[in-house]
Amino acid sequence: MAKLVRTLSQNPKCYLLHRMTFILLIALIMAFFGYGYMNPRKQRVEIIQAGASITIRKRHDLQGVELPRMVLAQPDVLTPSRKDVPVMTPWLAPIMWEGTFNTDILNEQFHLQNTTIGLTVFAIKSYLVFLKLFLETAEMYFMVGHRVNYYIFTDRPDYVPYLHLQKGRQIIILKVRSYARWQDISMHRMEMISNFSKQRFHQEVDYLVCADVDLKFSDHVGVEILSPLFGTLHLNFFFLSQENFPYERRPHSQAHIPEGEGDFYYTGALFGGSVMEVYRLTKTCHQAMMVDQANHIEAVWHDESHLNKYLLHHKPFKVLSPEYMWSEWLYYNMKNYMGDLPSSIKRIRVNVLEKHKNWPD
Ligand SMILES: CC(=O)N[C@H]1[C@@H](OP(=O)(O)OP(=O)(O)OC[C@H]2O[C@@H](n3ccc(=O)[nH]c3=O)[C@H](O)[C@@H]2O)O[C@H](CO)[C@H](O)[C@@H]1O
Ligand SMILES: [Mn+2]
Repeated sequence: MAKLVRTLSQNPKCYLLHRMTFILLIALIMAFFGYGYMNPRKQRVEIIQAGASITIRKRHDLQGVELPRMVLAQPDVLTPSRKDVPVMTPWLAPIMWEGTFNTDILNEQFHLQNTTIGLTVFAIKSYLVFLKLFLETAEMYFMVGHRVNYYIFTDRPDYVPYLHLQKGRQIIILKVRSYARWQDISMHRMEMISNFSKQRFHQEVDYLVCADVDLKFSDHVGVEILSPLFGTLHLNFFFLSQENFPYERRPHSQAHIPEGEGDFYYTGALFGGSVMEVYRLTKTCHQAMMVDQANHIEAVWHDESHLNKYLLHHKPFKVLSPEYMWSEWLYYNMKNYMGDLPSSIKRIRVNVLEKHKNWPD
């Protein structure tokens, strides 16, 4: 027998047969163990799952997702998560403060929905200088582990810095026109976001986060902020009462909020929601600004005044605390007037950068 095997292996033809059998055997083993990777049915399942999650996305709820087993600390029914700050608005929207949410649960829920987030930012004229730090820090802290499209609106696409992005994230540069006055640049963001929401954002992302560019991310900003519509408390006014808010008070402006009315003063530097809600918000604000322009009036804080009017009449589903738009330099410079960092601010997640410009009277 041994002799026969030796003879066969010495015979070139038999040797070839032997090799082929061996290769076939290896291929069979690979096919068996690699079944999960090669099986077309598995790929098909993934496609179906992606399709299903698109349907869930459109509904913007979490009922369609089933969480895996997670061992978590039990929520305490008798002790509030924060005793020093309200964590809920009167219309039952959560106010997002550190200590009020569990990132692991939220990440899991939004992963299961295959959520894609669009971050819109305008870098027009000299404001391009802010873009590199904005993007670099967003890569470190903004929606880490999730799919992100950065939509960069600029008049000078060639000056957009090149960045190596994490997996699942991309930069999309949108060339837009510039305006002579910074106020017009700021206000026309509403028009451009609404136009692009209708044209393409609704096909590409589930949520939009709209931010100023003159800021840096300095700590975790994740899916906890996402909801159909959200606004952010302005750091200068969150501790003040309504009569101190710089709302537009002139009745002939579309942004007008009468004395004695108002919930919060929201910053124009960070808001967002589902593409549909952001479309409604930006379109309404843009149209209101066009009416104001025709009536020769400009709201005191431009787009921010119109945003505040909109959010008064369309209550946000979540309100972000000033952790999400803080200014270390302002607090440093105003220390004598404002005292130390308020104890309610436990984490500074986004920091407004110092800049010099002529403020309106
Ligand atoms: C922190 C905060 O509350 N910011 C608001 C505030 O002042 P800000 O001083 O923060 O406004 P700003 O100068 O940052 O302008 C708003 C944004 O417009 C863009 N931009 C502006 C000018 C320019 O030449 N190029 C350019 O790209 C850029 O993305 C910038 O971040 O008031 C503005 C309107 O009055 C907006 O409501 C801002 O969101
Ligand atoms: Mn700004």
